[in-house]
This record gives sequence, C-alpha cells and structure tokens, in this order.
Amino acid sequence: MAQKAILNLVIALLFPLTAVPLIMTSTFVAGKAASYESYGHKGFDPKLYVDLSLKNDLSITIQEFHKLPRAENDSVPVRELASFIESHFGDAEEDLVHVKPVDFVPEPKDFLPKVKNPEVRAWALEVHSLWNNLSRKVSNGVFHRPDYHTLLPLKSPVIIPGSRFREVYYWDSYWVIRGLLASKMYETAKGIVYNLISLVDEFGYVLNGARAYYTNRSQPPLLSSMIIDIYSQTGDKDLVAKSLPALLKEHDFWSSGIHKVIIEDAEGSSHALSRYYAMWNKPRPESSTTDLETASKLSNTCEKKQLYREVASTAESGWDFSSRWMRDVFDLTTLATTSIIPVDLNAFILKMELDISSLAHSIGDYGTAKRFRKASEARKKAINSILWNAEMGQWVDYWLGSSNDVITLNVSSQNKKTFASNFVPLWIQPFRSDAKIVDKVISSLQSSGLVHPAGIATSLTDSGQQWDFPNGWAPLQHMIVEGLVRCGSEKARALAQDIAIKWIRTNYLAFKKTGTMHEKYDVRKCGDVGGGGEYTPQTGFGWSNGVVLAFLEEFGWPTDLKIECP
Ligand SMILES: OC[C@H]1O[C@H](O[C@H]2O[C@H](CO)[C@@H](O)[C@H](O)[C@H]2O)[C@H](O)[C@@H](O)[C@@H]1O
Repeated sequence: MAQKAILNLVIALLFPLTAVPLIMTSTFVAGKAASYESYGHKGFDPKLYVDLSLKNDLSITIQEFHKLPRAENDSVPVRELASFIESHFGDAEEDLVHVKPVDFVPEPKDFLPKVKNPEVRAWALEVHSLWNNLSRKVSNGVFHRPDYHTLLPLKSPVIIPGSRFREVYYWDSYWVIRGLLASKMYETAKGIVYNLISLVDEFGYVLNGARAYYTNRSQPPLLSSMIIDIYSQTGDKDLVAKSLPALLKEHDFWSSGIHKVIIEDAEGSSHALSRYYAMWNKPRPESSTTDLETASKLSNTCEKKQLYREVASTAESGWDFSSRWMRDVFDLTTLATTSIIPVDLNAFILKMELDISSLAHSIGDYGTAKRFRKASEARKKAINSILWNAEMGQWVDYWLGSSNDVITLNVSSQNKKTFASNFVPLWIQPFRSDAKIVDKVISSLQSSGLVHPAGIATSLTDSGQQWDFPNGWAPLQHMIVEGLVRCGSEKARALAQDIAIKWIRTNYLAFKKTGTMHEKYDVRKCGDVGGGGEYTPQTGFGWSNGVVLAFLEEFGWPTDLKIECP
C-alpha cells in the first residue's frame, strides 16, 4: 500500500505539469501571448506525460520545476518546459521492454485446423505473429525504483493493446487470452492472469490498466472468464487453486459498497444488482486536458467533481464514451453512468458467480461452489425482473433515480434504446435456457438495426463518441457471436457465422490497406476503420487480433470462400 501512496503522489504532482505544455503549445503556435482558453492542440495526448518516468526524486524534480523562468502570466515558456522534461523525465517507452514470448513459435502445431484457404491461413499466421510485437515485460528500472514510475511492476510478461496503450488492460486481456489460446500460447496467457491476480492481492480488484493513475477504478470484470477458459484447455488445477481467493475478493468488490444497488420489484421483493462507480472525482490524469475542457462548461465546483466521477466511472465501464451513459447524447457534461444499472456488467458478474462455482467444484471446495451457484440464481432473477424488456426482446439498462436508498422498480426507467450490450446476456448460459426467449432475442437482434455489412454497430446513435454508431468493437462482436453459437440452433449459428465472416473480412481488408490491425472498425463498409472519441484511433491491436483468431478457430475458412469483401 505504501507503494500505491507514493505512486498516487507522483500523479498528483505530475498532474499540474501535464496541463502546462498544452497551454504553452498554443502560445508557441500562435507566437504571441497565450490564450488560456486553449487546452491543447489537436492530436496532443496528455497520456504521454503521465507515462514518463522520473530521473530523480520527485522532491528534486518539483524544486527544479519551480525554478523555471516564468512569463508575465506565470506560465512556463514552451522551450524551457521542453528542456525541463528532457532533463528530468525518461522516455515513455523505457518502462516496458520488448520480450519474445516463451511459448511463441511461428506456426504452432494444430493451429486453426479448420482454416483451409491458403490466403486466409497466411494472414492468420501474420496476425498470430503480432503477439511478438505486442509482448512486453516491465524493465528492471521499474522494479528498482517503483516510485519513479507510473507503470506498476508486474512480474510476468504482458500483451499490450498497442500504440498509446503501452500497458496491460483489464477487459482487453480476455480477448487477448482467447487469441493466445488459439495460438497455443498457454504460458503467456497464464502469466497475464497471474499479473491480474497480483493486482487483486494488492488493491482488492483488477485495475483498469497497470498504471498508478488507474488505481481509482476497475474495468468490466472478466478475470473468472479468463481463468475458466485457460483451465478448460489446460486442466491446470494449480491455476484454479491459486486464483480462487482473488476471485472471491473481486466478487466482493463488485457486489458490495458503492457498486451495489438494491431495487424493490412490484411484489415487494428486493434485488441486488451492480453499477460502475469510480473512486475518483478529479480529471483523469491520462486525459487531464480533455476532462478540464469538458468541465469548463460547468461553473460550480460540486458539479465539476460529480462530472469527473461520472467520466472515471464511464472509463470503468470500458465504454468510454457513449450516448449510453448520457442524458443528452451530444453533451458529455450530462454523463450519468453511476445512475445506471448496466445490463452487461450484471451479466459479467453473474458469469463470475457461475465460474467461481464451477472452479471451486473442480478443486473440491463444494461449500463455495454451492454459495456461488445460489448467488448466480439470485442475480439471474434480478436481471430478469429489472432488466428484461419482453416487448423489445432485449435486456436493457435501467436508469436509477436520485435516491441512494432502496429504489422501487419503475418500468419506465428502463432505457429503451438499442445498444449491442443489450444482447450480451446471450453470452451467459442461464439466459439461453428458454428456447422461446432465445428465439425472440435473435429476431430482435436481426431487426434491431445493429447488424451492418461489416459487423455489429455499438449503438444506433451517431454521437461522435467512440462507443457509438458507426463503430464496431471486437469484444462486442465476439460475445454476441459466441452467445449465438452456444444457443445451439441452426438459425442462431447461421447468424453468428454471417456476423463473424463480415467481421473477419473487414479486419482483413483494413489490414491489407493499412498494414495493421485496428482498435475499432466502421461497420457501414467492409475495410473501413473506426473513429470518433477523445484520442486518435489506435492500432496494434490486442483484442482485435484475439477475436479474429477466435472466430477463425470456431468457424474456419473453406478454400472456396472468398476473403475479399463482396
Ligand atoms: O485514455 C483514455 C481512456 O483510454 C482507455 O479506454 C479505451 O482503451 C482501452 C484499451 O484498449 C479499452 O479497454 C477501453 O474500452 C477504451 O475505451 C482506458 O481504458 C480509459 O480508462 C482511459 O481513460
């Protein structure tokens, strides 16, 4: 915990520094007196600054910063600042060094046996080889002086998403691991899980990512999904035994305290569900200038603090940002994530409960197995009572009122808008048990307007945010496709295969055009990449690679099926 305190201090002290170059850049570009209304030029990324490491003790760095010459308006001239950063900070790339994964081979034995088409097979091997590019280990310097770095000293190598995302991310890792399993890289997959478990041991939950500035929140909880999938392919009971205590701790984090919400239904029965809620009410250090700019539209400090909490809680949801969390879809200051019961979060926690039950059973801990089976039944009842909308044939988010006490169910508080997250419950076994409901959900998906020529759109709203139309994201394609496959009907499998083929083709064409895999894609046209949001679109890219490999593993690719877009 001492280390966490030191790291938080580094961030708190670095934060004012990150704001300076933005203001000064605008001064420099204009070549005259600064306009203090500017929060940075287009393309400026504050994350770069919080990723730099200190060269000396923080106190010395701060003393030196205070000695810098100031302009009349008390700002530091941009050249002085640039040379200060050069002298006192190391490069952002130095903390993590490239490492070849121990279990990487260029063509693994039994790799994607159902992929027969030579062109697709060659590309799949290229995608597989990207694990090499994205593999990193924490440098010795970070272990030696953790207080000089915002990067957390994880022991095993990791797979990073890519580009500006230089560290391991929580929910991304699930799809990275799915790809690693297709690539037969079991040791790398286990190493990632052991790293995440070490975060639970230290902080009580898995952080958004392995940086000190991510300690105030988690991300969609998929640790149990990673463990159960690795276990089902390796049979490694040691992994199960070592991970169970962390899973119990993580379950407690998500089902109690600020994350827990109680709703009373029409019959007077109480249901416990969960929400996203970050432990932070300041600008996110990695996006400080963006958050300051957004909050500048509000005048009152209290409102600003609440907005910062909503922003960080939205980052906890993984859907940062989306009209899904906004009262006015074009105004980010109306984010209200802590006032929403998200359908996907509760589906993930239900899955966590089932996974814990089954993992505990596999190592003979029958008491825990029974307790979590019961917990999953209660959550299923809660989801079906509060979040199921029979008319739409979808499970939906629920808007909470302002009360912090027990809330009484009001059906009009369901969010009737269609998002890809409304179909995530299909991924979880108990929601596939009623054939009539499944049929209704499948028809609802087909007529929802979400299914496009290059995959499933995130929503129907073009808000300019990245988790909205027209972007399609690999994790959403995967959960919906795998959910459909597991429904067991021919109709569901055909729809799943159709979506998977579209997704593979768009990833393939974009790769051929740009030479890289992308973080998100535009589902309107095969081969187009996504956009919008607060940072420039990123490449690499961990979860996209993982989902392509997982889809090719499931569906294969016959020789006579064209990979080119129709
Ligand atoms: O720096 C801005 C935000 O960036 C991250 O979010 C996005 O990238 C993540 C890594 O691929 C992904 O997990 C998330 O779903 C994306 O929206 C980060 O996770 C945020 O916390 C951060 O504020």
